[in-house]
Amino acid sequence: MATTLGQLRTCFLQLTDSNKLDSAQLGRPDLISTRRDLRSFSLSCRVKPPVNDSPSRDPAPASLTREPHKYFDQAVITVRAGDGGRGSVLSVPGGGKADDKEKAGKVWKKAAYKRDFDGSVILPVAGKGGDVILFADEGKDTLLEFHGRNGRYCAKRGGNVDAVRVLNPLLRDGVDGGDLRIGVPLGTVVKRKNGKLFADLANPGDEVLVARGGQGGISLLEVPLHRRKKSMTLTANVMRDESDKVLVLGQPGEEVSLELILRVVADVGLVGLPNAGKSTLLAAITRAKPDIADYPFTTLMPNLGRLDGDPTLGAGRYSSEATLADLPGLIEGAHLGKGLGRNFLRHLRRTRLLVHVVDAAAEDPVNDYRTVKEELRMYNPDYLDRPYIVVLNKIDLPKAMERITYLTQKIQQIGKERCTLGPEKTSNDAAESDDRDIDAPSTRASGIRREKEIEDYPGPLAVVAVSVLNGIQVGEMLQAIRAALRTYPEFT
Ligand SMILES: Nc1nc2c(ncn2[C@@H]2O[C@H](COP(=O)(O)OP(=O)(O)OP(=O)(O)O)[C@@H](O)[C@H]2O)c(=O)[nH]1
Repeated sequence: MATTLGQLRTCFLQLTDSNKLDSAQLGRPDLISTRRDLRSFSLSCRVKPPVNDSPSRDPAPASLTREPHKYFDQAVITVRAGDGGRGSVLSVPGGGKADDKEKAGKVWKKAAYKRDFDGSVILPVAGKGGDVILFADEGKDTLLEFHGRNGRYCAKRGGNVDAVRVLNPLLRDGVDGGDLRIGVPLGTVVKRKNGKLFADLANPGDEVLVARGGQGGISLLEVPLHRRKKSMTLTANVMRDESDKVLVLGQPGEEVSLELILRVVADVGLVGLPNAGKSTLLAAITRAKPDIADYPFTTLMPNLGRLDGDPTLGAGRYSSEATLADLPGLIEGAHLGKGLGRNFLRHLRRTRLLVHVVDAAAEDPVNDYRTVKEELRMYNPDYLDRPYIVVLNKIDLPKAMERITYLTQKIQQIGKERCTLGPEKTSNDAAESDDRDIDAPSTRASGIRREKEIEDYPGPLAVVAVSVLNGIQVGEMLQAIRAALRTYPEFT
């Protein structure tokens, strides 16, 4: 096992140098199969096919099972609402024969037809096609399932009016197609393919109708010309000419291509270099069970954990909770695609507090800290305005322990004092960040704010030295996190 992990480490160090996971590396079955084995549990849980709303079960593409981290938070799907069912062209009972006329007239008057308030007969209508609705489903955490079935979702069409072509009180309306409800993870942004925002499904219960089902066709009464006028007094749906037959056909359901983008919903984002101990921290203070191992890039996708309420707040607010997201490790050059890249940083968008996790036993922890801040700045300078605390981890190791005071001072010196009333923004900054799409690649770093150095942004709210593995000072760290969450109940 030791050699295997060593091999993995080598593989991923190569990966960081060559900017991306290239096919040659993926083609090394000795390394990749082992890696896949190690991840198999979480992957087999996450690549599950959708329930109910999945008529076809196409196998997931090979690239998806090999590199889920590239697909878990983005998907393009096409949804089609159901077509309306077909109405019917009906003739009058008795077929208009002279000797049956009287009989037919009686039938008209007495039969138990569905009637309008004015007594006119209502002819049956076909069923409406099903709408397609996307809803925020708390049980889902990735968009992986939307890659494995050609990305097409179709709602059912409405039912037709019975095939009997004669007006009859027993004729029924066609049944509606029934809506197709598709669950997406909380925090999914739904956009049209042209980029226009449809909805941001950030809260449990949020839903959006993305494609409307077609109306069902109506039924028409076909009567001979000489009886048409009289029939019109009995029902509004008398066919005037052949062109009216188009009304019998149901309308087509809408079809739309959608881009789904997941931005995880979390109050706190954990950031740091690979191996700093982010996943261990998450596991130490929440019930999350992320993969933890002594090699970089153990975390391929964000892990979420819930922080219990703060008991010091008293019973009324004890239940208040915060969600923590452990993001994959960043390395220098992540903004150029090195390591796993920096796309995960979009998941910080909704956080109100960042926790920088720094390995205090590493070669140069201060430089590691600066590297992560620099990558954040390159992705989106707004992230450096966000309130944050720094956790100096692994103080159980002698190398870390002996330089804690020095490291704390050094890190506190990086950054200005923060105004406690809220995030520091100039009016220009605020306008700028409101207008733009925060997920777009960073042209934002090339603006006015590029000239700002890391030192020009606010410093940490607290620097705490801990060993999350051994439970040293974890209580102090929790206090600092909770105090920060209280001071900054939201970040806009
Ligand atoms: N000695 C010591 N080791 C720790 C501590 N915290 C974490 N580790 C170890 O550091 C290694 C990496 O921990 P992870 O929690 O996987 O680190 P990570 O930052 O999530 O790593 P990535 O997933 O690569 O981003 C594991 O072997 C942990 O056991 C600590 O407080 N003390």
